[in-house]
Amino acid sequence: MSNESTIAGSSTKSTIIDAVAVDSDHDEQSDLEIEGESSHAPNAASSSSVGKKKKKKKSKASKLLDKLKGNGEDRHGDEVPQEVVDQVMEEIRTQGTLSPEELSAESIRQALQEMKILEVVKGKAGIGGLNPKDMGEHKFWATQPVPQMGEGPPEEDGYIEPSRPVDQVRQTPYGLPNGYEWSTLDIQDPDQNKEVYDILSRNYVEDDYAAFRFQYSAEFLRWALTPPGYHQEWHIGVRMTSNKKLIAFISGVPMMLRVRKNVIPVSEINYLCVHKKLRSKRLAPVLIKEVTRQCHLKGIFQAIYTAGVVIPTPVSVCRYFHRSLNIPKLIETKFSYVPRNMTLARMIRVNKLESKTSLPGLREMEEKDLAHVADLFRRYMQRFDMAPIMTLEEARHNFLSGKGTGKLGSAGKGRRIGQVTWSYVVEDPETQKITDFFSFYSLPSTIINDTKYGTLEAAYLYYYATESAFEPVAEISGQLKQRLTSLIGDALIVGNEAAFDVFNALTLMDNVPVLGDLKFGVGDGFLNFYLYNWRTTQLAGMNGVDGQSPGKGIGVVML
Ligand SMILES: CCCCCCCCCCCCCC(=O)SCCNC(=O)CCNC(=O)[C@H](O)C(C)(C)COP(=O)(O)OP(=O)(O)OC[C@H]1O[C@@H](n2cnc3c(N)ncnc32)[C@H](O)[C@@H]1OP(=O)(O)O
Repeated sequence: MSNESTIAGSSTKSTIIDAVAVDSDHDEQSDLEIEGESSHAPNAASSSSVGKKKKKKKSKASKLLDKLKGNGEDRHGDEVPQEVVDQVMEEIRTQGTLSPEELSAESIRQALQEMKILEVVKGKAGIGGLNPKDMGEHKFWATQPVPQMGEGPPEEDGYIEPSRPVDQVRQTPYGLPNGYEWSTLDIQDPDQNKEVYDILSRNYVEDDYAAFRFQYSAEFLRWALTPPGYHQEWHIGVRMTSNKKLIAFISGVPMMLRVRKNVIPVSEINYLCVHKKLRSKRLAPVLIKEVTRQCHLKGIFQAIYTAGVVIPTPVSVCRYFHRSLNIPKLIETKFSYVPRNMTLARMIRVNKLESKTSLPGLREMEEKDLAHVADLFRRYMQRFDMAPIMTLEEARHNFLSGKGTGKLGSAGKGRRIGQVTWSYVVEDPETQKITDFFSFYSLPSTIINDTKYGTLEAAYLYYYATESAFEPVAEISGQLKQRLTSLIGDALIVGNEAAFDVFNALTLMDNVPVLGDLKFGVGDGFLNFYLYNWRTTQLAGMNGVDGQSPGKGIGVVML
């Protein structure tokens, strides 16, 4: 990772680094080479001077291209930045490989953008030699019960390896290198919660340009990791034995998932994180194996997870879209750019939202709405090939428990103290029936190296549903799209009133048809969806599959 300097910035941060450094300086390589393979394999191409020269050029170009690869839940920018285009042009000009007509900024920009998309769509299958990591090189994932790349669609859906009785599951934890130990985290305990918050806020997912890093709040982590029936054993940390510093984490929570016709109990795996100073030492596979073992011990043999990286093998890929709310801040922090044919003033005008919501009867969801919302949600989610099945308790947890405390506004405009989720219903003013609901959650990002603003306040569209979907010909008549545009449009207004800077959504559920009308812009981040130990054919995400509309396959929103 490129911004170690950021970590070293504050004194609390450097405490951790020093601790890691002290231990790892001693014999970092042998201590942490867990799968017995070297992460510093000698490069045969560097043996001749010609080779060296070529390699230098190639690595500079590929460094630039690396910047463009879908390697994270990056959330900014509609297009390839000018600076990257300029550098690539300069590189190509030096090499003299393109004619002057081919060497226009626009054609390069387009090519780079397409390459990036293609890479994700084709699963890093190796386009133009840019993506050399093929299946043979996935040393860990090649050993796991996941569909391997290049495998055709399965004849029928089902597990890859059968479940085992608990007494046949390995009973002892996987081995860690000397100096490190396993630790089960109690996320309800404020001190341990803070430890998880600290490691993630300093080391978790960053965008491709190391400009933004997810900053899940302590309240968010407590909410996300404690759904009904959660297992503390699935909240797994690795500590340094010497000073007990938490240096890695992975978590799972139980959920019931429908994949096409099958309903399977799965674990939802998230927040895999290894301290920046301990990367590329094969610690991640050990964490994954240990959480798998813990899931097996509870009789769970399937899992769902998402990642920005492409590994064997995505069941779908979605793309991020962003609706700008606080334009001046988004421009100043370089989250967005003023397009060439725009001015800042015009951009602000074009994106201005009403201050009042549009749907009559829209109000915050309350406990009394729970049964109606859960029922509407259950029926609505049948529209998608893969969706969660929620009990009433789970719906209560997901839609009501993240409301925060105090009055609305007690933590600033439109927010309560510790508020993580916003859930709204539409109560028909005549029939008093709940006809629609929407929810979104707060997930800020640290703006790395920013002195003025600490965080970018982002809202993410969560679950929603509308009775309009059940009207005859709702979809063909455009009635559903119209209703969803009003509903999600109102979510934007609520989000804007709660002082979010940007509202994000993925190309899943019924989002795709409404994103354009609501002025969401395409982002440069992709999210790959994965199933562990389950085969099914591709699900429609960013693209349609088998004549299905984009989005329709995925009805799961991962936190
Ligand atoms: C039945 C129950 C089953 C439960 C388990 C289901 C599976 C759950 C799977 C986990 C779902 C997580 C969902 C999320 O949380 S996605 C978010 C992941 N976190 C981050 O991106 C935060 C910043 N990055 C880091 O902390 C590290 O780079 C991580 C920890 C990601 C890798 O650490 P490091 O960089 O030091 O690498 P290594 O040397 O230890 O290990 C290299 C191996 O790890 C494979 N790798 C790298 N990144 C990921 C990734 N995001 N998912 C799966 N595998 C990943 C990689 O392909 C290689 O294997 P192979 O290519 O050689 O084969």
